[in-house]
Amino acid sequence: MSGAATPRRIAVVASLAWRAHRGATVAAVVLALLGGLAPVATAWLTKLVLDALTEGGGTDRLLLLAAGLAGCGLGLTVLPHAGTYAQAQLRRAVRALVTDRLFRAVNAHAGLRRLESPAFQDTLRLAYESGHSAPDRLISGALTIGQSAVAMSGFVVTLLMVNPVLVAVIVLAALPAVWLQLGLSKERAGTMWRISPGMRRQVFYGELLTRPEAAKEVRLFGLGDFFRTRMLGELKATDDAERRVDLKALRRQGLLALVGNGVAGGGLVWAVLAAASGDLTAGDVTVFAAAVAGVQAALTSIVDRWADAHNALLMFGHFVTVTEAVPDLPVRAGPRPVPELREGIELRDVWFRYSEEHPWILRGVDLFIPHGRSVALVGVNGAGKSTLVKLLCRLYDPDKGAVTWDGTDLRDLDPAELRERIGVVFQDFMEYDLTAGENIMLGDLAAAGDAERIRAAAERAGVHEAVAALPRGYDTMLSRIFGDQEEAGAALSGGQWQRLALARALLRQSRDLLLLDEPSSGLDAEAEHAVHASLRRHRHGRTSVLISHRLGAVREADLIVVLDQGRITERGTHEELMALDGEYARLFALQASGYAAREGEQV
Ligand SMILES: Nc1ncnc2c1ncn2[C@@H]1O[C@H](COP(=O)(O)OP(=O)(O)OP(=O)(O)O)[C@@H](O)[C@H]1O
Repeated sequence: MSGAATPRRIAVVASLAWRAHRGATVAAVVLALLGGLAPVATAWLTKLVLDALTEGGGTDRLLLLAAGLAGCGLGLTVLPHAGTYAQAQLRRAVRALVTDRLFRAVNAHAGLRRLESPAFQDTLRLAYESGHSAPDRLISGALTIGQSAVAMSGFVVTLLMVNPVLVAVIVLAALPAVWLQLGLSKERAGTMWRISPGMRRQVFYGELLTRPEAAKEVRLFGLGDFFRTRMLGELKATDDAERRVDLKALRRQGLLALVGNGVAGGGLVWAVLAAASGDLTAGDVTVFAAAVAGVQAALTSIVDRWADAHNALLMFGHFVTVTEAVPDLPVRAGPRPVPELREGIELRDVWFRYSEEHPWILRGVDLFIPHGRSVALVGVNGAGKSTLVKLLCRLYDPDKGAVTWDGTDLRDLDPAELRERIGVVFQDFMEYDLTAGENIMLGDLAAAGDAERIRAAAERAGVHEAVAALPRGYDTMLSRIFGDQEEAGAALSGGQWQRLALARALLRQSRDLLLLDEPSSGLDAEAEHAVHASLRRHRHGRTSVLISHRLGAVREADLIVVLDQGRITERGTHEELMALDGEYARLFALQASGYAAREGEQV
């Protein structure tokens, strides 16, 4: 952590606490200070009582002192509870604010690159953890340090009056502790970063072992023990790394305790000898012993909390990194409004790869998708079809070339506005653990509560009957894990889920561009036929891009494009491509012969 980073991070944390809950912040500070003063006052009052008893002070004075002591006792009992409540209140408020800021920051990344980076995932995990814990650790650390400092000042004044040399010895003996503990806190932060991937993998294996979606394969292939062993292996690796730092801490703390006890023991011997020779009173020895213990306890607490706060600040750096990261898809200042599509969308010499370490996925693609026309993309697995669709949504920017919307580079448009104009079914569509109605409504949040619109979309996607037959119709929870506690959620078949995803896209009926990436791959023949008939009606006169391996479904497209290893190798209508007798004709003939062979078998 650079020198400049520390004060900045402290300022961020302080402002977080202040914004989250001013009342709780003030209460926590005041209660901590009072909590610091109470033991000092107790020690002083004890000395005064003992002195008054030995010197024979008046009863009134003794009563007053005793009442003061009782008050301090009450304070010592009540203040920690009140302080704990105020700090918990503050912690909750800060947690809400931190969660809000963190996920706002994550949502501000309009593309996918950041979320697909393992380093960003590690940063995010630590940001989430440290965002929740660091402000609390820092605030409670600062308060404890303040409290200990107040207590220590009182004891130091007492000690100075009895033995100034010993004050210097105690303070000097504490200095190496500061250095050692700060080193340790850096090591802890480094360890946390190194074990972060292992921690994420543990969560991953844990989910594999508990998510119903994974349970089928896990049970069938007998993978339970395999993943459990892997999880424990990861756990052991992270535990070993933590244990190494803990061991180092133990050794250092043992050494420091030895030095501290040596100093305290020496001081006590001196005080007893001084009392024996009449230089100190019995009260002096008591308060001296209490002061030595008090200063040492306060110093240890200050050093420990300082190191912990230092570590919290280091970890909090991850939160700052996430919340201050520049958006992964730069949106130009004052982006242009996205107008209704009039001419078409064009890819001009588009080159794209997922990162510099990855191979080129799209290699100089030139394609015009005319307004109001249907374009079909075909090609073997891995040809780059889904990637092209993701570029049309501007989930990534091309590395070279441009994608334009009526001639305007997508980079000049606001991604959120652009996506408002697009309806899409991704190949790996989402199955939300929400109700059936909500699963469709998510396609257009404005449709919330509009049962008619939701039903119409479901009908177009051919899933209305299946949803209506569920126990609570559109209000049925589609989840195995978030159902009502009395009544488990319902389950849909793979094809029904796919149609629900299609309904989500079709809810955006009036959008300019419809992207369908394998929208019927999981449907039975009849359903596929019905869905494509419905889609043909829906796509008629609209701009759409359809990806399908079932070439029968794409033959009516206005333009069919064959993608091969990131390049367009053929383009034309079905008839033109068949006449060309190239890859499309070969694949089409292959599929047709498959059907013919099956028909033959049946005969
Ligand atoms: N997020 C990603 N990060 C890295 N590589 C990726 C990513 N997504 C896809 N790829 C790679 O890009 C290549 C093209 O993938 P893409 O999904 O675009 O192919 P596709 O033509 O849609 O294939 P399919 O017919 O199997 O769906 C593949 O080699 C794949 O491994």
